[in-house]
Amino acid sequence: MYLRLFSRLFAAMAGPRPVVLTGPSGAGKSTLLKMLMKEYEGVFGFSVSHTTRDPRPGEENGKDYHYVTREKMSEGISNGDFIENGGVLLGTCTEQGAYRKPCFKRGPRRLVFSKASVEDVQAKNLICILDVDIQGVKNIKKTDLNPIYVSIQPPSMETLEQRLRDRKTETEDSLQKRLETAQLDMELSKEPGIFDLVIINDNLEDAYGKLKEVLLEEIAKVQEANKS
Ligand SMILES: Nc1ncnc2c1ncn2[C@@H]1O[C@H](COP(=O)(O)OP(=O)(O)OP(=O)(O)O)[C@@H](O)[C@H]1O
Repeated sequence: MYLRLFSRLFAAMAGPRPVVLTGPSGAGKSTLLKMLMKEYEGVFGFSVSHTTRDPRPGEENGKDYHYVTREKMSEGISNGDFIENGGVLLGTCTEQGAYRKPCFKRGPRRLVFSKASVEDVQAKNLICILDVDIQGVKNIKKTDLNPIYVSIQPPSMETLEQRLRDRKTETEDSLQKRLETAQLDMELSKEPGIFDLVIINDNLEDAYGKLKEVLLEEIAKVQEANKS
């Protein structure tokens, strides 16, 4: 009993639970996130990812990314300090309050974030959003971060294709790749026990309502802590 009490107390001290958001490209993750961040300003944050590429002009170490060598990254991964996000569908990580879309055009590359960078966001009393692919979800499951797992799914492959076409961000080739990955993602999302919530994003307002509902307890915690 004491153990449970202590672990609850510890969880409360660690800050709000992070949120893992996943789903096929074009399912509506960014759209829903933007709605959340607009309604709840100063409640959500993003961890800063690690990358092995060099900083681009204007980028800042520790703000845009943590720039590390390949050796350091491999070492961090084997030590279990870093959590790898999987394939092409890279997550987004940028400074608190901002939301930058994943950059698919740069192609597949290794992107990791550290447990510590998620805990930094929690320590600021912000709900850390982890926008990751299904491999990222599996890797996070191996940690003790205890996030809320949400999968955003399109109503059908046809709708997904139409939305991606309408978004006008894809070449025919990249569109086909996204659709292939989406098929797999949609199958995996049906596996029981992976997600706390699977949202079928048909009607946007309904989908947003469901997302808000699952996060309300954490949002309330952040708002409460901000008052005191
Ligand atoms: N419920 C909805 N009804 C109609 N259109 C939608 C809905 N949700 C999102 N969209 C549109 O679908 C397109 C894809 O959405 P969005 O960019 O949010 O997807 P995403 O999951 O973030 O994709 P990616 O992982 O590639 O960034 C956007 O043009 C968005 O406006």
